Amino acid sequence: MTVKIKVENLNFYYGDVQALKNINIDIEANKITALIGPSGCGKTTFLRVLNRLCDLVEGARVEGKVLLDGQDIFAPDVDVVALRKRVGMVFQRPNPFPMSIYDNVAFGPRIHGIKDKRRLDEIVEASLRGAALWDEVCDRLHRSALSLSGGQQQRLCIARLLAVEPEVLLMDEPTSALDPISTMKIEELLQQLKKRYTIVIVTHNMQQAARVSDVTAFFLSGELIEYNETGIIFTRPRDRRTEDYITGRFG
Ligand SMILES: Nc1ncnc2c1ncn2[C@@H]1O[C@H](COP(=O)(O)OP(=O)(O)OP(=O)(O)O)[C@@H](O)[C@H]1O
Repeated sequence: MTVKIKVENLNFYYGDVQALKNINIDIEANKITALIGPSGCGKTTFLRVLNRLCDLVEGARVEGKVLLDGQDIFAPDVDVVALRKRVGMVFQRPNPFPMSIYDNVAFGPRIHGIKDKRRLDEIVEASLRGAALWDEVCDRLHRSALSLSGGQQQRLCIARLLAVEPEVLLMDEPTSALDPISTMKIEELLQQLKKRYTIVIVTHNMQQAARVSDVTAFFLSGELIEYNETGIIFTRPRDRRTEDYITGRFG
């Protein structure tokens, strides 16, 4: 097993409120790690620490270490823009830019200095193929991204991420705003994507965690109660609180 992200003694505070308490976890490369737990337990906060989106919250404070390929992401010399390119995020609601499908995907590469039209065309096609969207949009790349369905928009957001060649994909309930068929397409896509990327997904849907993930981490009140192979978490959890949560006794 290759550890992509190693989290050591991580504490996170919003002012006086401690949202994460002494978290230790190894996130494996080319696996899907699901974060589960009741509302307010710290899943989103944890996800946002991993690419330092949490830096944007005033009064927030982090202690401990997050090592990406062994390098501390909170070290003073870290380039946060470069970090967020390597560790990209997909949000709950699809958030395409109000521009064409093509320009959405070309946006990141252009910012990173790629101007050559042929190169951009290649990146746009490869990224849309990678997000399993190419066949549905290849004849209308210059139409507005907002003309796509919600599920297509979410795959476009994934294509937009892939275009900047990330290593880790963070997904915060990426299907919660989608219908069942779009959800199934994203879940199938995740199985393709994990061959190339490391994926961490927050989900409120136990069936989804059980279906898509390799490893599941259960959070409660800011603590990581248990993490293990998904099959074990859902059939033989070690902690009573995990069992109570996955069997729907609270949450
Ligand atoms: N910007 C903020 N300022 C202050 N407190 C916050 C902020 N964001 C989150 N919190 C608090 O931190 C704790 C963890 O919140 P977080 O959003 O990470 O939980 P979650 O498990 O993702 O919840 P949900 O499943 O409802 O999205 C909660 O107590 C929440 O109220």
